[in-house]
Amino acid sequence: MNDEQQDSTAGEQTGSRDRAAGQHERFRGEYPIVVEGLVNSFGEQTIHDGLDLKVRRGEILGVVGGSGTGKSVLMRSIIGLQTPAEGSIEVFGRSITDAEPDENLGVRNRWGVLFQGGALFSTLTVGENVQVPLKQFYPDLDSQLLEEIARYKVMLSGLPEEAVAKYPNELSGGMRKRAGLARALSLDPELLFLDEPTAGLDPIGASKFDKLTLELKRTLGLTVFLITHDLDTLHEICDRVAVIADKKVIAIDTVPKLMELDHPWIQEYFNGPRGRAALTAQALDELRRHMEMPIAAQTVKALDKTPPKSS
Ligand SMILES: Nc1ncnc2c1ncn2[C@@H]1O[C@H](COP(=O)(O)OP(=O)(O)OP(=O)(O)O)[C@@H](O)[C@H]1O
Repeated sequence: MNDEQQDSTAGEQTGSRDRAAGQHERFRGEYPIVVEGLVNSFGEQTIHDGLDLKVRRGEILGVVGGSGTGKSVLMRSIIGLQTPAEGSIEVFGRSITDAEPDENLGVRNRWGVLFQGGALFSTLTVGENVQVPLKQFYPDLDSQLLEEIARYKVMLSGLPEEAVAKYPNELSGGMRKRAGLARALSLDPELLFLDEPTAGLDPIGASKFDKLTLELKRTLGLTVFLITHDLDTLHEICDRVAVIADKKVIAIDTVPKLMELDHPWIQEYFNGPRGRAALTAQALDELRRHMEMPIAAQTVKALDKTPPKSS
């Protein structure tokens, strides 16, 4: 079993303790994730030192930072797979950091996680992989219903129905990501964690995955915590982006606002050649969308944006 599968199993094992959580109301507060004063260290190495972060309900929050700045460690801390040295983390208003490891918090079945490599079990079919969390949280579901839910989640993730019976090694990299997404969606989560979902995909596959993420956010009302290095993803689908540097979240804002900041890493990242290329590509996309529209529709759209006159 590789590290990611261990992570996945650990999450599921921890999650199984929430089995009795049963029904719950959807979170109605403003911030489903609140991190305050987070400190994480490994031996002498301090990864986070007083990191604060609030994720808004219904947003896609991109999380960026140089390699090794602790993006994945932050995600692992939020989902309870990494115990911080200091600080507090609340998810859906429940403290993750104060909880005993085996405490039933009633929140662990309300998020889904797509780990970097997908973390699929290679000896299980895609459908069986999707059923793993379902069986752990809802052990009384009969097998026909389990199969039906799994098939639905697989198709929701943009895979053909036949993929249900396939093994991970029979799928392309892009399809494996979608299978991992299907499993992350298995419990109808309110919160979705995606760790570099487009890494290793070709630009077309990456763009399709981005569109799917956006569509899922809109149709299922998800909040998405998305770790990425992909500038196109940041420009195309993220409502806000949190930048990790110097062991903290140094800025959190929309991409255009971040680009105005004069922090050297932010400038190099967003205004370097790759950042500018991503921006140009996005502007062209937008232009193409307008070019395809009849002029009248364009005018209506422009007028729609005009703020109403106060009476
Ligand atoms: N279990 C662990 N034991 C020791 N060190 C660890 C452990 N997990 C992570 N680290 C270290 O913490 C640092 C941050 O790792 P993390 O994986 O969070 O980085 P990242 O920002 O996600 O990087 P990347 O963009 O390259 O994926 C790295 O130096 C890593 O080696």
